[in-house]
Amino acid sequence: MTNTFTVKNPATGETLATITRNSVDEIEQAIQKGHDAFQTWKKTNAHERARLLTKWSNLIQENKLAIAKVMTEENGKPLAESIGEVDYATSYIDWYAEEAKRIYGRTIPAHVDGKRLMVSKHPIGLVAAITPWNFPAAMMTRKAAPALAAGCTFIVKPAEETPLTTIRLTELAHEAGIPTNVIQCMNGQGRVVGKIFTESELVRKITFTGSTPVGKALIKASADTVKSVTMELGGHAPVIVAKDADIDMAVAQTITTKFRNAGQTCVCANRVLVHESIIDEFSTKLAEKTKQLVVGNGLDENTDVGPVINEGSYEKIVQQINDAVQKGAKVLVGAKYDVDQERKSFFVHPTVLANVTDEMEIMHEETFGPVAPLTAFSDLDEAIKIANNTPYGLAAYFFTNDYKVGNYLFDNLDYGIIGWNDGAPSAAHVPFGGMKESGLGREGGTEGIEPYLETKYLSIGNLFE
Ligand SMILES: NC(=O)c1ccc[n+]([C@@H]2O[C@H](COP(=O)([O-])OP(=O)(O)OC[C@H]3O[C@@H](n4cnc5c(N)ncnc54)[C@H](O)[C@@H]3O)[C@@H](O)[C@H]2O)c1
Ligand SMILES: N[C@@H](CC=O)C(=O)O
Repeated sequence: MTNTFTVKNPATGETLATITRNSVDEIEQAIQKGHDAFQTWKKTNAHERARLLTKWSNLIQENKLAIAKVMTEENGKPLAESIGEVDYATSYIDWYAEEAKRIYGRTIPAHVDGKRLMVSKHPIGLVAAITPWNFPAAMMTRKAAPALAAGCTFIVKPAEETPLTTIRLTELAHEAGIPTNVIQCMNGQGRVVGKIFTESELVRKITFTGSTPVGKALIKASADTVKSVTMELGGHAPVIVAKDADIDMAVAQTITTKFRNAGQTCVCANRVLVHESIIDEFSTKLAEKTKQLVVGNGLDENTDVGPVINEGSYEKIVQQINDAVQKGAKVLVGAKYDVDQERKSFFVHPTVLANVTDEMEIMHEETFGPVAPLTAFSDLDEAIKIANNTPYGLAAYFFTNDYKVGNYLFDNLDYGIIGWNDGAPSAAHVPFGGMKESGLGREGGTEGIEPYLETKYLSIGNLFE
């Protein structure tokens, strides 16, 4: 294996940078340094950690446009989305800078005289993070901010497709005054770095965002050292449009959740289930709006949808579209591709498929591309059954103005994140995470700092004579 890799612009094929993979020795040394730094960092007071995190956030904001440009170049997403992601990324730092000051313990009324029972929270230790290419800034800060706020030290390995954003965020953390061994970035192949992280006894927690198969492998590999794990994995989000829904709003929100980042979002709509009485109107309107989306280089101001990340991703999307069409789906818009095999750039035009049925692959596999498959349902229980018929349980959406229908859907959908008349439920101050094979644990909100804390219980006895 060569010890360098190139970072390419998926819109143009241009080489943006050549990065040296860290050697096994360097990664092991980074782990040792992170472990040593933990002995000091854990003793810093919460207000000092909050101050440093706030400074980091401010520095990122000062460099927002430059960071967003790098993100668009390495990931392909439209510049406006990259700017939005930088804001989203700093919102996690801001939130956890505050939460650092609210890591409370408690006292418990004793069951016998002369005892005092106390619970306190302590940082778990050195945390190793592995992050994906689709949100290179926010998926890093959603992990780093609560870890540092809790008093943990942190090493991140970004995806090889998009390391530049993460490297820059790490530099800015150091510029803000967070010690260099408290937050480190190591580059390398996932399999190689993952093995070193999981085998190390000094790493006390693995936090991963990425695909379900890799997440499962990391959970297994973490067992030998009984590490804490947080897993943010794949999704297969259903959208349910009830018969009473505001159709225009449902169409607009479906476009938001389906096509941002060219459909490469873990919470993207993957299956659009529409009541049979309104499916014709909904499909026509969705296809019309989808046709208006502009496909192109994310740095062009007019672009709504950029390239997909690489050839493997492109092939998977085309395969799902072809499989659906062969089995009887109708293309309402899209199924068009701009491909440059020489430069290795792959654009998939936003696609809407009608008459999609359960035997089609797209109904069972995460697409991670700009394809909206439409299926009709006749009653709510049928929609719930289709929606829950997947090993995934990350995000689900529904559209209804009937409070009884809404509450029934909320109660019966097996998903960790639910948007009711809302295609964009994510925020720093709410819990984000999935059920079933979409993950373990939550990030964001008050829940998101807990995985970085150990609970210690103290029983003081014989207080009275
Ligand atoms: N639930 C969430 O919060 C969330 C958020 C974003 C993305 N995702 C999921 O991530 C996937 C897309 O991202 P991806 O293609 O980068 O996923 P991926 O699993 O291929 O890669 C993610 C990261 O894991 C590393 N990796 C790859 N193989 C590894 C191994 N054997 N051991 C250790 N690390 C390894 C990669 O280098 C990368 O840094 C989708 O399934 C998507 O749904 C989930
Ligand atoms: N963009 C997602 C993360 C997964 O892709 C979010 O809403 O946080």
